[in-house]
Amino acid sequence: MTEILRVEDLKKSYDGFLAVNGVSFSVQQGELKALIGPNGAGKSTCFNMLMGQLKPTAGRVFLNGEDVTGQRPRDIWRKGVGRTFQITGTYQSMTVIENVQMALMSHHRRLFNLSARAWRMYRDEAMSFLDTVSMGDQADRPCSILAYGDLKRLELAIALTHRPRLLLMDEPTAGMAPTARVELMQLVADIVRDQGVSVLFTEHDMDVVFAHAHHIMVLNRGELIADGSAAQVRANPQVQEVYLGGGMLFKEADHA
Ligand SMILES: Nc1ncnc2c1ncn2[C@@H]1O[C@H](COP(=O)(O)OP(=O)(O)OP(=O)(O)O)[C@@H](O)[C@H]1O
Repeated sequence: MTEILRVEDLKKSYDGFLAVNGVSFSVQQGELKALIGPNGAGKSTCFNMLMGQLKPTAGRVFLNGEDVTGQRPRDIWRKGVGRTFQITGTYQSMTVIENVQMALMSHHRRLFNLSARAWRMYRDEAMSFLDTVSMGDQADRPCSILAYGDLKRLELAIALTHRPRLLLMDEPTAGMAPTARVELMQLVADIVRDQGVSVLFTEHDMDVVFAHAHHIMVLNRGELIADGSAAQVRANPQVQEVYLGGGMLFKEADHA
């Protein structure tokens, strides 16, 4: 297996408060890995350090074996790390396919060439990304009228245009209805399987996590208390303690 991401003893202190305290883990190629934990556990802080938005107080981040600790978000993005956010960042005044075409122009470094020829050039390529997320039939609809779940799928297509080797997804299903959540994560799982991309995601919905993640990490008060398969995490007494009363966390996810 090829290791895409390795994190060693990562720490982040906010005015002396250790929000992330000595976190180490790795993500392999083609792995769909979840980072879970109660509110304030340090998940966003971790993500922001991986993507370069925050500089770690200590520790190292390696991408494909290269030390990228403290590098700028744009440099990390260029090295093949994509990110989706809790709030979608599409251009509402444009159509679905135009949003993907804009992302492709940026990927091909032609953002300022908005000629009719450039738009035509990327239309077929954009359509193939829309097909990947089953949005081909909505290509010419304005984004402003899309359902929230469709916007999330579009955002995923946009992230894929950059052909990331690692995709960081911050609560990808936040704000979605339960059925739509499972559908979106099934789509992500299919993309991981078909394209060999690695995905690291944070998520509060345990059904989504236990149904789809290959491996699960649990963060509590800045420390990683578990990193393993669903069965290993489910059986971990410390994890059960954190999520109060054991059964609560896993009751609905026992089918996983
Ligand atoms: N800019 C900041 N300055 C000071 N403290 C911060 C800052 N950002 C986060 N924290 C604190 O660091 C801790 C970890 O926060 P973080 O947002 O990383 O947690 P989280 O696991 O992502 O939480 P949630 O699930 O609620 O999004 C929290 O106690 C939070 O209050």
